[in-house]
Order: sequence, then C-alpha cells, then structure tokens
Amino acid sequence: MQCALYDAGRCRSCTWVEQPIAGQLSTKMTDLRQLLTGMAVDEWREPVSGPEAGFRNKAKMVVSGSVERPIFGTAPRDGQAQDLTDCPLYPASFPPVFNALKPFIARAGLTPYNVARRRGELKYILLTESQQDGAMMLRFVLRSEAKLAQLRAALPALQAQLPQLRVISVNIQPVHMAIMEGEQEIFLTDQQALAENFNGVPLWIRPQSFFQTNPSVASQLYACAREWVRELPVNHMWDLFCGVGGFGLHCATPQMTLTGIEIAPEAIACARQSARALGLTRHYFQALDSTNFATAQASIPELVLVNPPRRGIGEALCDYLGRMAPDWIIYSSCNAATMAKDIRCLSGYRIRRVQLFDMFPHTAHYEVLTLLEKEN
Ligand SMILES: C[S@@+](CC[C@H](N)C(=O)[O-])C[C@H]1O[C@@H](n2cnc3c(N)ncnc32)[C@H](O)[C@@H]1O
Ligand code: SF4
Repeated sequence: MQCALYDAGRCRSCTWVEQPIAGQLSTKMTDLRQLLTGMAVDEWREPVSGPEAGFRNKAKMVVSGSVERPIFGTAPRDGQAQDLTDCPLYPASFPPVFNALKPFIARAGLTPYNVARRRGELKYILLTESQQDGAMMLRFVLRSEAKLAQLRAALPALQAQLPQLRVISVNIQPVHMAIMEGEQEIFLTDQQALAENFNGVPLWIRPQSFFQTNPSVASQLYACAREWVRELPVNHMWDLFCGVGGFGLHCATPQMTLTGIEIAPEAIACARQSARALGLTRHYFQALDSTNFATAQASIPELVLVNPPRRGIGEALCDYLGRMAPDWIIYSSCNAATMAKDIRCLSGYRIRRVQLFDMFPHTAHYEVLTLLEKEN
C-alpha cells in the first residue's frame, strides 16, 4: 500500500507497508506455523483478510502544537510532532472531522498538553465510527476539568457542523504518564454508546470498553466462530474476556445458555443490552475477572471460548481448564506467541483447526482462531 507519510519518513508505524499483502500473509503464516511447531494441527484454514486501506474504525490522536494550530498525530520526538490526519488506514469520513476539530479546539481554548513542560489540557482525541450508519463517538482526553465549561459552551456549534457526532465525552487523565485514559468519563451528550451491527448481531461501542478496530475482519472472525460452534453439540458455553459480547452473541442460539465474563462493567452493560435485543433469555453476563470466575466453578460447560488480551490466559486458567476438561476450547488471540504457550500447558487436547485473520495489516501482528478438542 502507498503511504505518503511513511515514504516521507514522517510515520513508521506500519513497518511492512511496502510489502504486498500476499507476502505479508505468507510471513504471518510462517510465524504461526513456527509457534505451533511440534503440535499436530488437523486443519490449516486459508487466512482471512479485509481491505488494505481505510479499514480502521478508530483514530487515537496525540494532540500537540499550539491552541491556534493544534497537531493531531504522534507524540513529538526531538521537538517535532507529525500530523497524521491523512493516514490512509482511516476511512474517508475521518479527515473532514479532524479538519473541523482544529478550529473548534482554538474556539474552546483547549491548549494541547505539552509533555516536556507538563502544561496544557488536551492530551488526545479519540474518534470511533460505527459501520452501521456512519455515526461517530468523539472523546477528548483532558488533564483536568479546568476547561470543561468552555468546551461545553463551544459544543453546540460543533454538533451543528458535525451531526454524525452522536456520542461526545471527556475523559479525565490527570496523571503524567503513557496510559492514555483515566477512570473518569464525563458524557456531553445524552447518548452514551454507538450502535454497531456485525452479521445481523447488534453490538455497542462505548467509552471504556474494548471494541475491535478492524470491523471488516472482526465481523468475519465472529462469523467463523459462529460457524465452528454451530457444528458442535453445545448446550452451554462460556465466553471469557467477552468485551461487549461479540463472540458469545454470534454463537449463542435461543436454546443455548451463554455465560459471558469480562472485567469492564461498561462492556458488560453493552453485552446485556445486545443479548436482550437478540431475544436471548439464557444469558449471564458478569463483570468479573475471568480466572477468578472460572476457578470458583465446580462444573464446566461443553465449550469454553477465550479471547484474552496480549498476555494470554495464563497458568492458573490453563491449569483449571486442563483439570475440568471441557469438550472444546476455542482460543481467539491477537498474540499467537502467548496462545501457543497457553496451548502447550493444556494437556489432553488436540488442535482441530487454525485460521489466521489479518486484523492488523502492514504490521507483524495478526489474530488467530483455534479450535481445540478434548482427546479421548
Ligand atoms: C482482546 S479483548 C477481547 C474482547 C471481546 N472478546 C471482543 O471480541 O471484542 C480482551 C478483553 O479482556 C478484558 N479483560 C482484561 N483482563 C481481564 C480479566 N482479568 N478478566 C476478564 N476480562 C479481562 C478486556 O477488558 C477486554 O475487553
Ligand atoms: S500508521 Fe498510517 S501514516 Fe503511519 S505508516 Fe501506517 S498507514 Fe502510514
């Protein structure tokens, strides 16, 4: 893919951008095969990919520069900030919003935060778009509430100019460190979540809850998990690290019992709302730590699906699953190295199927879906 910002040396985030997608996929497949070396795999499925450009539904922009001339992009290095509003990973609907936000920041007096001087208010802007109808969520990450009144006063004009901004909020991040978001979220609109829909399944995007950033590939991933689960005689499944419920809500039927566990309460509220909209009655979504939840259960359903963060599911959950031995485990991972390590810990399972999903084109990262079956 052509990226003028990469070519000009202004952004080097996509280290593989100069390689054709076919080459990227074959390198990723080689990496995955190496990580699973020594483990028998019954079926390697063809990798799944999506569009090369314009696929991201979310922009996370560091705000720097001055209040009159803010820059949206990367953190300044050697005093030089790079404007990445033309990044080709974003859809065509994003640059007009960025362009309208720059004068808005000046009008609202939101001085960009200067990391070196520890001064200023506006640290990041986070913009997410729903594929369903193009509605958007805009979040301002501010150092404090000092400029909140000014922001509120300037907001009606911005909303009139950009009616697609349905959810607007301020996140307060008072701490001087790399963590992007703080705990406090102040909604500036009545609407607190964006409606999304993948494969006919209603989902919600809202602040402080994880949502996949490549909707084209994520919807193929959920559809594939649904296909795999529907082939199996499953009456009850756990969806651990469920986020807003994408996997479980795709896989469950009205006859099945679905237990979804996720640490973020905001995400659990979204999952419950989607389950109700689907007419599911046997769903139990709880905001809990997945390992604490699982290890307190004396029985296990036929299927456990896990989709952990990059660190993997860890030893305690692996030990528990090995001991309780559900008939099937589906592992969806954005870090095949930790997934391979976890699977090696799980004795008594064979790998029925593996499929790579190219969720993060132009980088070495990828998602992988693995079906494990208990050996008799
Ligand atoms: C890779 S995301 C997957 C989310 C979801 N399955 C999806 O498809 O969008 C991992 C999720 O694990 C959650 N998480 C992190 N630590 C957790 C824990 N200890 N127990 C339960 N959930 C956790 C995160 O909040 C995040 O939503
Ligand atoms: S993140 Fe965007 S601007 Fe940076 S290299 Fe990738 S495509 Fe180019």
